[in-house]
Amino acid sequence: MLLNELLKAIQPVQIAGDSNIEIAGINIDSRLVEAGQLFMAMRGTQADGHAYIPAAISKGATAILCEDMPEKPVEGITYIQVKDSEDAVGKIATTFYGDPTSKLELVGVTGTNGKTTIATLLYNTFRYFGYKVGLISTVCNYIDDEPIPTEHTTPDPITLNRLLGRMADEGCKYAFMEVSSHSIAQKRISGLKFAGGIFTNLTRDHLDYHKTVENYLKAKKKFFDDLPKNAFSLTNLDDKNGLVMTQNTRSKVYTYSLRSLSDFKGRVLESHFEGMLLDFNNHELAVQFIGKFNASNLLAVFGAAVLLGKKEEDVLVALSTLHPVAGRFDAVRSKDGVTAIVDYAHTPDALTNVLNAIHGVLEGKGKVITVVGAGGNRDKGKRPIMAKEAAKASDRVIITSDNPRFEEPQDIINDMLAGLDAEDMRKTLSIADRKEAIRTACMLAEKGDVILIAGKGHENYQEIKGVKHHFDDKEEVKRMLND
Ligand SMILES: CC(=O)N[C@H]1[C@@H](OP(=O)(O)OP(=O)(O)OC[C@H]2O[C@@H](n3ccc(=O)[nH]c3=O)[C@H](O)[C@@H]2O)O[C@H](CO)[C@@H](O)[C@@H]1O[C@H](C)C(=O)N[C@@H](C)C(=O)N[C@H](CCC(=O)O)C(=O)O
Ligand SMILES: Nc1ncnc2c1ncn2[C@@H]1O[C@H](COP(=O)(O)OP(=O)(O)OP(=O)(O)O)[C@@H](O)[C@H]1O
Ligand SMILES: N[C@H](CCC[C@H](N)C(=O)O)C(=O)O
Ligand SMILES: [Mg+2]
Repeated sequence: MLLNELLKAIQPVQIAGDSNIEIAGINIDSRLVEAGQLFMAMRGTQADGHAYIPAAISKGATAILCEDMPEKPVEGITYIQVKDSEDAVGKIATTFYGDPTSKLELVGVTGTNGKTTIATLLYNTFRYFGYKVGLISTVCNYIDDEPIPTEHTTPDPITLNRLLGRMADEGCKYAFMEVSSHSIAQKRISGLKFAGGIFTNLTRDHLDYHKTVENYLKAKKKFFDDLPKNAFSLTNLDDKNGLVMTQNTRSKVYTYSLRSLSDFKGRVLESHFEGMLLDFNNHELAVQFIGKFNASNLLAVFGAAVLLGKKEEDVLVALSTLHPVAGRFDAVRSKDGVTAIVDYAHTPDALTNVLNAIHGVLEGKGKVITVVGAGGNRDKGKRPIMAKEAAKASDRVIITSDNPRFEEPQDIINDMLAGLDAEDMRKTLSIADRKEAIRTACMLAEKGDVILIAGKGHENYQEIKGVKHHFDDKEEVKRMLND
């Protein structure tokens, strides 16, 4: 593509050199640059991309986008100065990959919990209707039925637009994506045209990055502030920030709720370990999901599908065919009557919700044994609260290791234990080895009990000092329960 064509997407402060050149590719990482590419320098949390401009040129970059012009420009290289690299990168990336979001309907889901569930269920619903669909999510990305592994919830702007470009080229009519707070703050989604946005809820997470709940809220809200007039916003009235999210949006606002009058109104009629009986806008439906929070997730899926033009009755039939998402309330049953639930709850709120859902079904007829840890190099403040929430709603708690990353597992465990009082401690064990922790829970469990293994859900690794070792909660508990 001609550089001139790409530059139509942005308003550069100045251009030095020839802009009538062919660009073979675009990159934000000097290590990946190939000959004839445009390298875009971004300021990050660890490094400043400007420092890598010489490296990018030596690898063959012929054009450079930057906020600060270099003191000694290299002969024959075109420099484009912009005010805001983060904003420019998204816009250039989406132009380079053929403006995919003008060819398909893109819906973004944001909020602390429920993004993967809602985005995945929307993807499954629209595939059930017979469309080709794309999915961008924490667990895996999909271009219709082709899985593409991912490391992120919302990928970097180049990867994101390349994926969306492939979706549009391969005939996807819809794409559903998770929009993480990091991606909004870092403008990974700049330049994308959303047909709709969904808000789930806001509770504490990621304060290592955003520092305050206020900043975290602002990041989420910006997604709705930036939605265009012809898009819809679908917000959760049951969350205290539901209407805050949409107060400055130009998009058309719709609401969903399990409690109050709203455009999409739901109720849980019955709940058991096999599923729930729900009422959505005065239609009854049986689903294979457990927990009020999942009723809320399904209601968001219902609302979004209707807002995308589907008939309520058809959507309800589709919802009744859906299965839980991998690692989200994923149940394993032993022949001796013990139920283990593998769940991705890695925030205090998610943990409380999952435990409430378990108690809602157990009705006091069995004990709850919770195995939980917290990730290293992430929000430290949530650790003691997670331990406390686990202790409040469990008969036994085993505090263990999650992904320690570059921290010492025992330090993370100690941060968690600091949230417990003497009474909590009497029912708590700490076992740093996650396999041993799960084994102990299985040994403690008796007929009718439920073991909750929280925090890692679908993850099939444990990340220790930069290395991912194979580890899969579901695999472990399945083997131990059936030994
Ligand atoms: C803290 C954070 O979000 N970091 C993300 C951010 O990187 P950064 O800004 O810190 O990058 P940096 O290392 O400072 O480098 C700055 C620039 O120099 C460039 N560089 C760097 C080195 C070099 O040799 N050459 C070079 O060109 C880098 O490519 C980059 O463009 O931008 C990168 C590109 O988009 C991301 O890959 C990276 O994600 C890191 C790996 C990460 O762990 N992110 C997590 C926290 C994250 O984003 N999580 C969210 C939410 C999770 C959830 O709750 O679901 C997600 O959406 O996944
Ligand atoms: N609507 C909800 N409200 C509260 N908790 C929820 C909700 N939906 C799911 N959860 C809990 O949060 C966990 C994560 O769910 P999910 O993966 O859908 O969230 P997410 O927003 O994608 O998370 P991430 O930030 O890691 O991408 C689930 O395993 C469940 O415990
Ligand atoms: N995407 C989230 C998931 C956390 C999952 C938990 N297992 C952990 O490693 O902390 C994050 O990166 O904060
Ligand atoms: Mg997710």
